[in-house]
Amino acid sequence: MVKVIIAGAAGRMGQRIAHMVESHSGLQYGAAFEAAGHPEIGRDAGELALGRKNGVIIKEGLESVIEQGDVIIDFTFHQATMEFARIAAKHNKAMVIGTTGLTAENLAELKELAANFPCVQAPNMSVCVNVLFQLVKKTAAILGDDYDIEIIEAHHNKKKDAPSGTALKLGEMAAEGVGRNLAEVAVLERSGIIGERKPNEIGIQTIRAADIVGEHTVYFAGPGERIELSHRAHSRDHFAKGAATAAAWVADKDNGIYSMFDVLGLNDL
Ligand SMILES: NC(=O)C1=CN([C@@H]2O[C@H](COP(=O)(O)OP(=O)(O)OC[C@H]3O[C@@H](n4cnc5c(N)ncnc54)[C@H](O)[C@@H]3O)[C@@H](O)[C@H]2O)C=CC1
Ligand SMILES: O=C(O)C1=N[C@H](C(=O)O)C[C@H](O)C1
Repeated sequence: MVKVIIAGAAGRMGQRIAHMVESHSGLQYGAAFEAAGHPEIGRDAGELALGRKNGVIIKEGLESVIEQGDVIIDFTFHQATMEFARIAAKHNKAMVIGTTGLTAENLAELKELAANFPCVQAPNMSVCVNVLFQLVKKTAAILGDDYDIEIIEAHHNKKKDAPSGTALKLGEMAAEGVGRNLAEVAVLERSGIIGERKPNEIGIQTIRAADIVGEHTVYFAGPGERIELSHRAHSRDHFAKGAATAAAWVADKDNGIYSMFDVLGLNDL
């Protein structure tokens, strides 16, 4: 049985991950922790997330629970994620990182740290979104340079990072498909007299509203017609289920960074 430590156990994702860990036959909810000063510290994590006590008390900070589990599942905030990765590297504990908003510097440091622990890191853990990533790359490669690529994402009004990690990954997959570097062609905002759209731009636009769980659409627009590839999340459960699947998968892997393509066997689509 793989014991899981849930970071940010009182958060929107932390609570749904608790359900998916409890219902996974290979996983056990080992420990839970929150940020210093969080009001749920000291509460039974099962009572909070599952509607029944499970004896896992929410503690303060990762160091206080690090020996109580085999895999840390992290859906928190990018600066916190990096702290946890440094601790995981010191203790050789596996990690599943779903937190988005990691900077290029964060990702470079994470890659170095992961020489000391196995780590699945992905901006979206849903099966359908990972299939969509591959479809977008294929569609871009088939249609080529004659089609304008634009991405729109919509999320709830509590989300802190923009554009979403998923939208950026969709942009990277589309860019790969047409042989471009997203960092060179991404346009993340448009306002004023900006002139005509450059043919190689990949636009990514953001909506934040109410309780939208997560929606992404990629446009491939040519003269007189377009394809729209969309994913709409109906709940957070498919992200949480993916995180539980990744935790069971990564527990016995060699050190290094893995993606959800590795977990789901989607590398060769
Ligand atoms: N990869 C994926 O499939 C998905 C990724 N996400 C990402 O997960 C992250 C969290 O999203 P939500 O659950 O909606 O946010 P949230 O704000 O509801 O939960 C985050 C939790 O982390 C806790 N936290 C923050 N700093 C901490 C620290 N230093 N130590 C311990 N706990 C800490 C907060 O107190 C909070 O309870 C975001 O980056 C979001 O984009 C969200 C859904 C799916
Ligand atoms: O913050 C969220 O809620 C989500 N974040 C992820 C992202 O930034 O891509 C994934 C999902 O869309 C929900």
